[in-house]
Amino acid sequence: MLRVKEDWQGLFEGEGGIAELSQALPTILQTRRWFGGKALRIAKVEIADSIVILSHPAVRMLILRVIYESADMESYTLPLGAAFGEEADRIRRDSPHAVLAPIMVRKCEHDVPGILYDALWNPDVALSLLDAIGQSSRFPGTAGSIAATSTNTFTELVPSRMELEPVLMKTEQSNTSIAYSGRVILKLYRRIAEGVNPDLEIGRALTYRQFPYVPCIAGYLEYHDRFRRSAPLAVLQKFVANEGDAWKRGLEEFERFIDRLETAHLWKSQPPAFPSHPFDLAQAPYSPPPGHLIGPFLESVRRLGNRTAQLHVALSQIVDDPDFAPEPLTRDSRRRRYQTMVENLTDTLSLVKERMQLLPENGQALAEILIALQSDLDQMFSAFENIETAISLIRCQGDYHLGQVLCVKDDFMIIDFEGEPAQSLAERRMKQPAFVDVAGMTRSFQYVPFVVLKGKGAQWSPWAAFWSGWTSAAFLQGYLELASGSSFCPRNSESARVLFDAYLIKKALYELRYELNNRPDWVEIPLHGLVNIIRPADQRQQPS
Ligand SMILES: Nc1ncnc2c1ncn2[C@@H]1O[C@H](COP(=O)(O)OP(=O)(O)O)[C@@H](O)[C@H]1O
Ligand SMILES: O=P(O)(O)O[C@H]1O[C@H](CO)[C@@H](O[C@H]2O[C@H](CO)[C@@H](O)[C@H](O)[C@H]2O)[C@H](O)[C@H]1O
Repeated sequence: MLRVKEDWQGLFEGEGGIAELSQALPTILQTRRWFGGKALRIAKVEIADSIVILSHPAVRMLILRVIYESADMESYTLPLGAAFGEEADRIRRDSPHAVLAPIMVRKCEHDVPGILYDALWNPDVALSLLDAIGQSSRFPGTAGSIAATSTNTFTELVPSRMELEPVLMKTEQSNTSIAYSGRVILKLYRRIAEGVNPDLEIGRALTYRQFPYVPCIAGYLEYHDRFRRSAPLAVLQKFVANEGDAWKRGLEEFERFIDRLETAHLWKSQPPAFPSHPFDLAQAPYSPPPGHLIGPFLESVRRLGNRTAQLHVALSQIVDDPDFAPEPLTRDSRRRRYQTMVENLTDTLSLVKERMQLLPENGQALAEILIALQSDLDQMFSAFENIETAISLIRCQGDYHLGQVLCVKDDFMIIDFEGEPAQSLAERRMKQPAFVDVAGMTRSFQYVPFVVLKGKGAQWSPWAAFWSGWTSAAFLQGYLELASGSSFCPRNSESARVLFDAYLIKKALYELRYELNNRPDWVEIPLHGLVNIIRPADQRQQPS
């Protein structure tokens, strides 16, 4: 229980108050979905800045510096408010996730109990942040300040005096978003870092060029420290009315696929043979049976391939900005990338060995197979190092999967350009082979059937590989239809395949680390994926 005299604002005044709050912060952070350091030991949490973003009632944006015992320091944002009496009861009842900690304020010889809460749940705070962006306001803090900026599209999206109702999005993930009456959406970055955030950077570049398949940016908030170094805090975008993300759609589509197979009494039989590599499959017509069994989703996925190619074309055309202008994939950059790939492979296999006993039985069997395949994986990376192809590297989405795409009628909008959360800002802003996104999405088509079958407690089925194979092929077909001939797309089909395979393995290794650290029950998904990239024939058999 935090204790303070007279006013909860005493937590920010004098050493006593600040020490009291700092001590409570590690426990508070551990309970937050968005806190990325749960597996690490926190040495201490410092309040680097506290900025009043609303005066009545007082609400502060805290900039927290989390210092770990054996990992690099991280910074997080925490909008902090306090509530007492009925207001505290209402927050406890209606928004229990917002409650951070109990607090006791000693006033005129009486103890007044209350709560500290995440003030993003307070509609007044949400509206004041939106107003601040509209007015390009500045909030001074104890060490730095927050600067709000609007873009040309702000007035079009948020006409003045319009009554907007802020609603915190329930799908809280790495960040926290507030939707305003279906017009705009504000995403507050929880983990912040000094420098350029690719989400904002790419969003702004594509807004300026009016790219139609990415929501346009209406404004943003940045934190400036005392040395004028800045870190993006939030981005305001056009709210895209959607039917959910493509991940949800993929799960529903696979359920439908099972229903069709069961109705036709095919589920227990073997699927028709099909080429195992998506590049071979992408050459084949998907008329019956795949088109018939997977249904119109194949056409949708093909369109997603088109949109992905259009995104890459748009990004590759930003030649007047050195941070975007395409660069050749040289021998040196292939060598550097190869080295990183091999380091990732070694680190991932060490982590697998370390956690082996914690894996489910099936996961352990797959992990043993994978460990034995280390030199095959290395060979595929080495083939990438030696490819003879003149492609350019471009800025990419970077962490592309079905959850990063919103379904809009029968089309798609691409969101979230933050890149892989485990990478540094510099790594996430690097130019890459465009196939990094193609491989990322391909992996998502493997996740879908696994997750559905797992949810049903059902056995893995060769029909899962059939669905993943054909959806990946339709996506690739749509992609190549519009990307072939571009500077970022290999002309030679053998080079294309080598590049794709190397990035598919790289992504699956990243997923293996991600699942080991976040969802150990799901490790068999990337494990199975990796084993099958090397031994594709296994795709039609039950994983051992
Ligand atoms: N422009 C938008 N319009 C409508 N909903 C959006 C928009 N951007 C994000 N969302 C919703 O917010 C969710 C999380 O968005 P995302 O940018 O991926 O955040 P995070 O970085 O927290 O994963 C999306 O799955 C979607 O439901
Ligand atoms: O939080 P982000 O969207 O930035 O991405 C991280 O979390 C994703 C999971 O939510 C993770 O994606 C992996 O799981 C998905 C299914 O939940 C699957 O569709 C993706 O293909 C798979 O990579 C992503 O890797 C991670 O960076």
